[in-house]
Amino acid sequence: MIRFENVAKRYPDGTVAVEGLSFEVAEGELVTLVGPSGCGKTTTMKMVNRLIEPTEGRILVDGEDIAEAEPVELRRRMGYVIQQTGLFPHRTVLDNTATVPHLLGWPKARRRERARELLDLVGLDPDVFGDRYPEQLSGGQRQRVGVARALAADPPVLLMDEPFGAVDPVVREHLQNEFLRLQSRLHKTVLFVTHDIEEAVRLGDRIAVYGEGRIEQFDSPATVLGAPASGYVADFVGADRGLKRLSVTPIETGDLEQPPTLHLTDRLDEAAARMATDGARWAVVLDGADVLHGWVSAATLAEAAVRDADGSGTVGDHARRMEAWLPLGSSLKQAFSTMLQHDAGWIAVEDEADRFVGVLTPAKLHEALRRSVDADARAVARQDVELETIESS
Ligand SMILES: Nc1ncnc2c1ncn2[C@@H]1O[C@H](COP(=O)(O)OP(=O)(O)OP(=O)(O)O)[C@@H](O)[C@H]1O
Repeated sequence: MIRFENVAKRYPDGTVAVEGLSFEVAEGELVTLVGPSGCGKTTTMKMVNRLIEPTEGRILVDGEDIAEAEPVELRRRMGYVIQQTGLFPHRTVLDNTATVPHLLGWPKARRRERARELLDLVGLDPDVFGDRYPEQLSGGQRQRVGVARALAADPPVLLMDEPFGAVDPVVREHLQNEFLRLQSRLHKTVLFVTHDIEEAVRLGDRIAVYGEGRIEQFDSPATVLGAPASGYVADFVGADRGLKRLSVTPIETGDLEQPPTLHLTDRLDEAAARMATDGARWAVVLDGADVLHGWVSAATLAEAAVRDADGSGTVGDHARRMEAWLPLGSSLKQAFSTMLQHDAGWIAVEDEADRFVGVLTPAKLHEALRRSVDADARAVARQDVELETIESS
């Protein structure tokens, strides 16, 4: 969708902001550009909407060389969100949101309707915020309006330059989560500039790690963290990259343990007998549709079975509700943090249909982390072998 071919930018004073840039952002992909101040991230982004012209190479958007495109028309195909939001101070939130539809000449009723819809989408009630002015909003709310405005004409491409840079860390995390939810619905092609590696890793399908004026590594967050391409990248992602990696490694079915499962309607005596045979200390309790209900300990079942003289008791009478669970595909970091938050020794995992698929234990969590680190180690080793083969032939 966006393709850089050997692009360089040399400013008139001789500063080479970037050079040798070649990469591609696929349709619907979110690529974060991350690196220290002055490494050329903003220059890269501004070349895509022709606020800056490259001095070498070319950039294609949807197969078209943008040097041939009319800049104003090009920019209307691209939402642009910046740190200072660039909202018009004397226009209401609704009017700010409707800026591009206004430029495109949409009738008033339609653009107001679109602006209301967009404000709603970014979590701002149009009835509450629509008629306010930007200065009557918090920093986080202003950023949301910035995102709503960029999306107003439904452009396929979004360019975001440190859009959440000016808000405090808590609001920032909130905005990131909202944006991820939005992106999972909208599937825009996004180029996102940040100097914050945590943000880059959280949001990016892939990350471009910039050194001075060039990309040092362009890869998935897990690979950048697990197998940094150079000492520079390793330093930049930080010594705690193992921890950061938790947040980009998903829970997979193979990571889960399978404890005994019981159903709410199972008879107490039969359930207690099964637990005794299995030697298990607890079981997961499911309802009739195999949806997670809770858990029950073997000791509780054994005691209750003894008291249940007429045999009418069921597992459901003694099951405790589950307090925390996670969908399959959640990150290991989420799993770890949920375990800590609930002081739990294990955490249940469900599929998209809410069916129970297994439990994650601290031991399995550790194995899962090892698995992803080892996968990278193997990939690196394979490359080494290839190089040796080439040299000896
Ligand atoms: N108009 C200009 N004339 C000369 N040099 C420029 C100009 N604009 C940017 N530069 C230089 O180009 C380099 C890259 O700048 P750029 O703004 O792309 O970096 P950045 O990675 O976005 O930095 P930051 O995170 O601080 O915004 C820097 O050395 C900067 O000083």
